[in-house]
Amino acid sequence: MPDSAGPEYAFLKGHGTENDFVLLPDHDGSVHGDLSAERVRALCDRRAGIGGDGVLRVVRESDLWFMDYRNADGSVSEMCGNGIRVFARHLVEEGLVDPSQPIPIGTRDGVKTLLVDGDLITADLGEPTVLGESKVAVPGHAWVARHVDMGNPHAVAFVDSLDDAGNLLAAPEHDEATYPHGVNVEFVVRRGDRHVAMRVHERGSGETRSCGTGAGAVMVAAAVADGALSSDGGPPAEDVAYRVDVPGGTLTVTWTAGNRILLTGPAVVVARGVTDL
Ligand SMILES: N[C@@H](CCC[C@H](N)C(=O)O)C(=O)O
Repeated sequence: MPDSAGPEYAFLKGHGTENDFVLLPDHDGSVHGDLSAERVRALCDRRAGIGGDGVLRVVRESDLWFMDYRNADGSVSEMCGNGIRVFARHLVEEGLVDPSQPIPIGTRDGVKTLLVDGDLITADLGEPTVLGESKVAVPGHAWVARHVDMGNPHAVAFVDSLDDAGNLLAAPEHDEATYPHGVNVEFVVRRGDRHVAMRVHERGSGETRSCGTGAGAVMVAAAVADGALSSDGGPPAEDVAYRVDVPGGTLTVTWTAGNRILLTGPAVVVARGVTDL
């Protein structure tokens, strides 16, 4: 234990396809209610802290669990598709929810419903919004990218090679007018029929090994390009599923005829402890 006079807090560490998070149980909001950007950055620091792409504060609000999500730089986002699946795994392991039933979890993008099936957890990310195109660029390369809103903003660029995105240390250039609050940028290649692979630069976290809402946005952009929409431009006439490979594993994204995006993949908690960070 650190030799510190400061208070100590329980934490957990988990990931979904290696998109990793520090979880902070704070059921009544009394422990971390003042969670500052500085503390989030300290917790997510991979050398001086616990390390993570983001923080999930676990709060009970009225009759609902609420995921208070923060990016590694301390900024707030509306939603996190992998984070909410890890959040559900934590609730199940602590006996706080019944895994045989749909699990509702509140987010800044409304209530999402999770289903647990053994190692796999599916998050209903809700309805996608397919918008226009604008340019994204990294040093030496520029592409037209599709704007897909998954509750949070995404720009999806189809590229010849995932290597063309470079080291992704810096945020790709993007259209500030289209994305006034920043954007998550996905780079995609085709791997086969209804099978793609992606890399991502996440707003507020840098390059991550996976992004659940990003996988959803990529699937939507690919399905639109593949002509999977119904003839009136609405959702697919029947459910369509894509395999989305990410550096940290594989996700399955289904666009239902009811216009819902379902994100399925593994989600695990790998450590529990206390910290004075
Ligand atoms: N990793 C997440 C997305 C986290 C939020 C994102 N960086 C943003 O700022 O919108 C996911 O799995 O969806």
